[in-house]
Amino acid sequence: MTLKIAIAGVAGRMGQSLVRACSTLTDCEIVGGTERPGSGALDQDIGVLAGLPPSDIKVSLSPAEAARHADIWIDFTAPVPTLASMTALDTTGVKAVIIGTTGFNEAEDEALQEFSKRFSIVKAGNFSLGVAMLSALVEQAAARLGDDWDIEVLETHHRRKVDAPSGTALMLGEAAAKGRNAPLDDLKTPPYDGITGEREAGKIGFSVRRAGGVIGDHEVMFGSDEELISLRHTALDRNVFAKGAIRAGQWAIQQPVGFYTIRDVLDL
Ligand SMILES: NC(=O)C1=CN([C@@H]2O[C@H](COP(=O)(O)OP(=O)(O)OC[C@H]3O[C@@H](n4cnc5c(N)ncnc54)[C@H](OP(=O)(O)O)[C@@H]3O)[C@@H](O)[C@H]2O)C=CC1
Ligand SMILES: O=C(O)C1=N[C@H](C(=O)O)C[C@H](O)C1
Repeated sequence: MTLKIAIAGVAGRMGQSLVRACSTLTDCEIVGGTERPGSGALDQDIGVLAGLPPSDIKVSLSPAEAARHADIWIDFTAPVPTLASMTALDTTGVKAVIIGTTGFNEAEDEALQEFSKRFSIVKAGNFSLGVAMLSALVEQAAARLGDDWDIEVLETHHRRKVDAPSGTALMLGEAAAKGRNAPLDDLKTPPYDGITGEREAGKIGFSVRRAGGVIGDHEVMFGSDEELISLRHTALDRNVFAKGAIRAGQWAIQQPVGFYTIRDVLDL
């Protein structure tokens, strides 16, 4: 079956990667895409915008119009437009929504949960297979190593990234917290700055760097008094996120409505 996909923020870095990734697959088709009011990409051909042959599909302002023929909606934009699109999709035939957007606050996350009564939703801070595997390994290491082992999550991204810590860093922090049978909110250290006092045992710390064009680099460090273990993932191409999101869409369309993670998709 050919999966019909509409893409929010189709002219963005991930939007463009998704269009190109889909063009290399035989079982998916882009049927629409949106951009925000005032965007220079509005009404442009989605294929041409991504450096591909014309597709006869124009970038639209309206999620409902872009999704008119879509089975799934893929969204890598920002929290406010992601939530606005989901409201607009209610009257369409869209069955599944794949959310790659990061930086949601608690209230926005709760609002997303509500939409899972209507759609099959997969939300992940990172859609790469490598990070899903890393997250499973981090959970296992955190569970096996006692809380005399400090856990630090380090991330580096390009200078245009607007949220911190990254969605992936938080996903890895959550995996570590799960390994320690506690919610991340209970274990997360405030950002280190000034006279912090000694590090508290059992806590999970985060360090953030922004430089140049780094696509995404994440490391989880486990440290005892006598040794260090580092588990690390480096994304070399945004295509890895795009392929993972499309794969999640192929999986999600076959699931009942509900809220799922990338580890559900990959059975990890
Ligand atoms: N989960 C994962 O695997 C990954 C997640 N991400 C996340 O995805 C998000 C987007 O990242 P990236 O592609 O690099 O960012 P970009 O800024 O390149 O892309 C976002 C696009 O969305 C557009 N947009 C903004 N508002 C609206 C709106 N109301 N309607 C339609 N489009 C809109 C932006 O337009 P404009 O530029 O004009 O504002 C832009 O074209 C971020 O939250 C990032 O952290 C990124 C990579 C992988
Ligand atoms: O903004 C990005 O670029 C990325 N965002 C995601 C995140 O917040 O973790 C995933 C990836 O690392 C790239």
